[in-house]
Amino acid sequence: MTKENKAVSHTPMMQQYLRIKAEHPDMLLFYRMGDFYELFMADAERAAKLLDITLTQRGASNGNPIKMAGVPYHAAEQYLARLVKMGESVAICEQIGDPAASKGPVERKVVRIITPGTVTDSALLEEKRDSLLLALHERQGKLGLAWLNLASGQFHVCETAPANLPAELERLQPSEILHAEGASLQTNNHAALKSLPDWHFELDTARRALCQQFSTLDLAGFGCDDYTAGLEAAGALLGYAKLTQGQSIAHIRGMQVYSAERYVRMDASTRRNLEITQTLRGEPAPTLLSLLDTCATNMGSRQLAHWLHHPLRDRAVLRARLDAVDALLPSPAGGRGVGGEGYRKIHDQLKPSVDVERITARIALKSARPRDLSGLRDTLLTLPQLHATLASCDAPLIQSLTDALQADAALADLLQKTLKAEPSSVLREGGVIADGYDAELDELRGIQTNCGDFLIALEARERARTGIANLKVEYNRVHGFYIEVSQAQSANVPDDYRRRQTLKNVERYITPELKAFEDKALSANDRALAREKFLYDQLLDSLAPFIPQLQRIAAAIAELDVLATFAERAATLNFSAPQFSDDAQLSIKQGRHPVVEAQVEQFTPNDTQLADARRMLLITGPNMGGKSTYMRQVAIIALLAHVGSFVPAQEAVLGEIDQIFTRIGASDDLASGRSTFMVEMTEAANILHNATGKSLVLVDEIGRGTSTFDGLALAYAIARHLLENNRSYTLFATHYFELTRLTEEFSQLANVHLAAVEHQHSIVFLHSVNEGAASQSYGLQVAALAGVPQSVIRSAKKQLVRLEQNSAAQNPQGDLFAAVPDIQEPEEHPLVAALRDLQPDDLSPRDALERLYQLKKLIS
Ligand SMILES: Nc1ncnc2c1ncn2[C@@H]1O[C@H](COP(=O)(O)OP(=O)(O)OP(=O)(O)O)[C@@H](O)[C@H]1O
Repeated sequence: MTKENKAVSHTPMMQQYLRIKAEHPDMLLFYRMGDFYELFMADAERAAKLLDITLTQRGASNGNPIKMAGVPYHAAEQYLARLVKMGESVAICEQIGDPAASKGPVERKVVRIITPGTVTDSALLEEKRDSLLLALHERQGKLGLAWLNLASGQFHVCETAPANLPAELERLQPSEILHAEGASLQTNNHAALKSLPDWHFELDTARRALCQQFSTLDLAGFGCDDYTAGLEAAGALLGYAKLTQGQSIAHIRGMQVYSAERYVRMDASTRRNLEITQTLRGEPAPTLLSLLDTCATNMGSRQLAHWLHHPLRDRAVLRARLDAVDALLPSPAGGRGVGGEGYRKIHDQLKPSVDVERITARIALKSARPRDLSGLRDTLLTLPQLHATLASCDAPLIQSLTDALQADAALADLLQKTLKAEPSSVLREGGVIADGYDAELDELRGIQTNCGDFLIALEARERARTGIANLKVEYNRVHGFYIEVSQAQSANVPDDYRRRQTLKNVERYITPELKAFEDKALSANDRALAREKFLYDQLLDSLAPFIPQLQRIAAAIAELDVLATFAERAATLNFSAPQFSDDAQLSIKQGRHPVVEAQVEQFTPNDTQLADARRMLLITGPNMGGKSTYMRQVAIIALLAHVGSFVPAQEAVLGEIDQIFTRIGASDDLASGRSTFMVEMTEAANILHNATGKSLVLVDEIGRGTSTFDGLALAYAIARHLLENNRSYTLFATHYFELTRLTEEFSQLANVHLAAVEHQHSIVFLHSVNEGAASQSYGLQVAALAGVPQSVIRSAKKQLVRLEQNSAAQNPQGDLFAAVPDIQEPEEHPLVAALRDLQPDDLSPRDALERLYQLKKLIS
């Protein structure tokens, strides 16, 4: 034990602190002292650094000065929000004893623990992003995952192969990860990692805890009774979540098994490369989500992000979504729509909605604030209007959402009659419970309201009794009620006046009558506040049975919002409904990449034709020609179709797709110590092992991370393997022109190229995809465009001619490269080169003179 922790010779308060701190060694302890939360010792140093707050010292305990840092309790939320964002956990320790009645330090207790994955306070959560807690456990070659969204109550479990962990982390983007001690875990994710002792992951305990939480006899109803690793993870997760809340978590009523087969699978690099919710640099825009998210509510925004990461394979669900989107457009293709710009009406009506999902969780956790509940009431009252808007629509999904948006009359009624129209924001200030709801509260409030009348009457009476015309009856927080008389008049006060306070020009008095009134008024105020708190807690209890209903309403609002958003985006960005086909095909007319389109002045749409007899497109063309954009646009169209959105194309007909793979771009995976080439090959291996005839595979410039011949050989072999074995829908972009000859061997391969033309020694990209291989690479022209110095470009041109002549000499089939442009430039005189590099504007007169001498020397 260190000197610091030896409690014996500490002050009683420090002994209490150290005892509580010992129970929460791995988190910051916010220790309440009056109006501050204080942190001590190592916690203080850490918090001072993280929050940039002052580190001070306080007296000494056990012979050492105590380091200390504090934050005011009323501003604690902003500090907590910052800490949680940095991945820290905080234990909040409150004074629960009465300071007046305590001998020694007031009794204190940790009332809740805030961790990145278990926050539910609105001030600490990102509005448009789910915050997930994930638990992992591996057993006998199986990886169990359980994840919980405490702010909504959704709880999932699954078992998978350990190799799928990176993909799962990329899909879930958890805020916090729990794992067993000693388990090695590599994540690129920004999640906070928390290790728990092994016994937290015990199977029997897990089963018992889960059954108790869901009030069931076994877990068969959830379809995971035969799970092991998954249940162990779920049990550890539930225990941790309960511990942090310091109470039951009633809104978690069940657990869903996540079955990967329901979704179009995407591995970790695909999710990153398609820039679905994050750019490759980790920023939130421009991404597919940032382009699409015009949702009216935060619930909708979160649902949309979820859908984009969970493309479905079930076409019935997708068709239902597409029909619903269609019905919200001005002229629906099928059936009756909402009429006019249906999506706009829905968004307008949803906009004032509060976050029903998160408020419901806070009701369950008994932490809902008065304005949460009044907001909920107001939102419930708007539902009938929404019903009226949706009534005429015959899309089945819209109809079922309309039904789900039905709130029990008793629920709105309860909130309406209990709460004031505009309750104050904090319960402790009172003014939350409606007048007329509770007789006792009304009476206590009556005393306070009548207070004013009583004081006016008393003042009039005392003036008459004493004959002092400027006598005043007043109140302040420190001294309570008093009668104020000027010094000059103080000799004339009656005998029953007792002096309360003397100021420079006035004397303040109290009388027995006023004292009696004061006692009654002040206690009425305290009693009214206590009564309001009691009634409010009672309201939270009465709302508990409505939690399932509120969760249903929240889910329906979120889904309706996303469907309206799909319709709005389709109308604004000119998207069209995709069609699904049973034939093996991906056939896109005039497809676009929606995010790039939003950034360029004029986007060139392109067709894509893949089918059983045309499985692979080998894409060539200059750098910057648009190859990556073209490949990604195909994947994004496929992804959008599988979340039920319209797509950026004139027409898209898609056969069944089970997975989307991408091998695009080069990046070092420094975290796990893998070089660019290693990352590239690992991703390629994953594709070759797992891609099927129903998979969409994008491969961009494979092999460029190694020597030319190795790279070419690998690219060739990988393309062959994809054609012969995987038979996936493949878009294969390459700079190796040799590969274009694969068409001679494989009829399922087609060459296409991105067109560009040379114009006055420069290059113009046309961005259109044409059949056939590119005739030129234009690498040097692109380098020139990028600002590589002319001298280097010229040197490269010479080198290129030499290389091409050599290769033509060695390899008679060198004609795969197009005719070399005529670059037989005469040898340049050094004087010309020196003059070209001269920048007259950068020269001082003196330098200029010196250069002139140098130039002259070059002639001789
Ligand atoms: N269809 C298009 N219409 C208009 N502009 C486009 C189109 N496709 C691409 N672009 C523009 O060209 C730029 C380069 O595209 P992209 O990155 O796809 O080229 P690339 O051929 O993959 O290049 P590299 O081989 O260097 O990776 C894009 O950032 C975009 O501005």
